[in-house]
Amino acid sequence: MTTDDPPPIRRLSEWDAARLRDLADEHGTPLYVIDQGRVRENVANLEQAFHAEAISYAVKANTVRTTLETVADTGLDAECASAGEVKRAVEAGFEAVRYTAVNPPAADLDHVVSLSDAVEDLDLVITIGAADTLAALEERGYDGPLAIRVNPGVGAGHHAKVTTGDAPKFGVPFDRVPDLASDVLDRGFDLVGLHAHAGSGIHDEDDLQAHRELVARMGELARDLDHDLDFLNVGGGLGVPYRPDEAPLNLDRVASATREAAGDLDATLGIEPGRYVVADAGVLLTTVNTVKPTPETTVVGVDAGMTTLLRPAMYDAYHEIRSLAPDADDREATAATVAGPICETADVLGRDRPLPAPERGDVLAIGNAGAYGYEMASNYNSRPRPAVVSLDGSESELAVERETLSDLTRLEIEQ
Ligand SMILES: Cc1ncc(COP(=O)(O)O)c(C=O)c1O
Ligand SMILES: N[C@@H](CCCC[NH3+])C(=O)O
Repeated sequence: MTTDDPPPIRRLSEWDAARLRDLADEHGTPLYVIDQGRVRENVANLEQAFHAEAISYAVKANTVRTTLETVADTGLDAECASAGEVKRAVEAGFEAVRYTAVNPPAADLDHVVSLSDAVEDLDLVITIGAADTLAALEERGYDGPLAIRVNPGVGAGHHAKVTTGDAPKFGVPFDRVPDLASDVLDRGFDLVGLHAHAGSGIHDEDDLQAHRELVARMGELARDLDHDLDFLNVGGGLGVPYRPDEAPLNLDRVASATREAAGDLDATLGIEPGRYVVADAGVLLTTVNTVKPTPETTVVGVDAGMTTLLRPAMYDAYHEIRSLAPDADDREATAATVAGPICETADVLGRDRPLPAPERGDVLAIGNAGAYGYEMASNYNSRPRPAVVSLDGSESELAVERETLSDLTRLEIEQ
């Protein structure tokens, strides 16, 4: 790395507190902020390390239109998991889209197949994860390129709930792939690739070992197949450090290990990271509503909760929390449990965090919120979803409006 290279990770402490406070004042909270400059830097870091590989952005990590446009402008392809994601990716300007069909609903297949006809020059590949999706595609007259998602029997990830490569739900069992490949070809489809994904949040040595194993198996499978492929995609999953004491991944090392494990290939090796592109480009701003000393801890009640950022409740995920109070440095550290406004015990964003003595009205920033943050927000407890602001250099603009109470009942039919 040279001194001009973008840093491998942006820490929460590096965000400009005064600017974030101003955004919270202007737009209210809870508020997601996503910095497009950092998204570009993350893409640049990936491209530098994986210089010989094809990189797709797994759009599920952040589908806010401005973010998609930023990534599309860098020239990456889009990896999509639903018709909605394909629609967003096409509208944002991605020219190459891979649709990874996971138990695809009929309506999704209808939509994606119709887009493949309707959008001129769309470079679309449909990746099937079950043999009978072939029949479903034939019924719809699809005759474009296909890839097979493989279940390689080896997975990794930050939590069992996001470990994918060994979950029967995903992909065609490894041993059945050669037969399915023959079937695909016999039926006249153009088989262009193989795909597998270990899981999300690959970060420690065990995860990396599993990733290498997956890549090695896939490399062998591709070589053994009696057919030339355009690509072998070995998935996303590159992790980022969520705790301040965690080191960032050494991307160069991961890239060369990936290349080495794949072995000699005629096909292009591909990866499809989501989290790595957007995680540290986003923060979530929230306001302190109540401060309640209890015998165990000080409970700091905030206006963001599991409906705003689900990851702590769903995966016990750690997100750094920082006070943006202007006088934070003068306040005494207090062990705080930051809890949201949802009627669920799991609605806690951080436990026993040493925060500068919180006060009602303080704005807190929650780090690494750019990936799977806004995307997983919900309306549970009839909470409107938050707004999203996009930053680019010194500019900022509202990217997604805050939902209102009226939005909550907008689709209901009066009886
Ligand atoms: C098929 C597939 N590709 C890519 C990704 C992106 O994963 P990550 O955001 O961890 O890079 C996922 C999510 O786990 C996925 O399911
Ligand atoms: N939503 C998960 C990542 C899973 C990605 C989808 N396969 C997370 O926040 O960590």
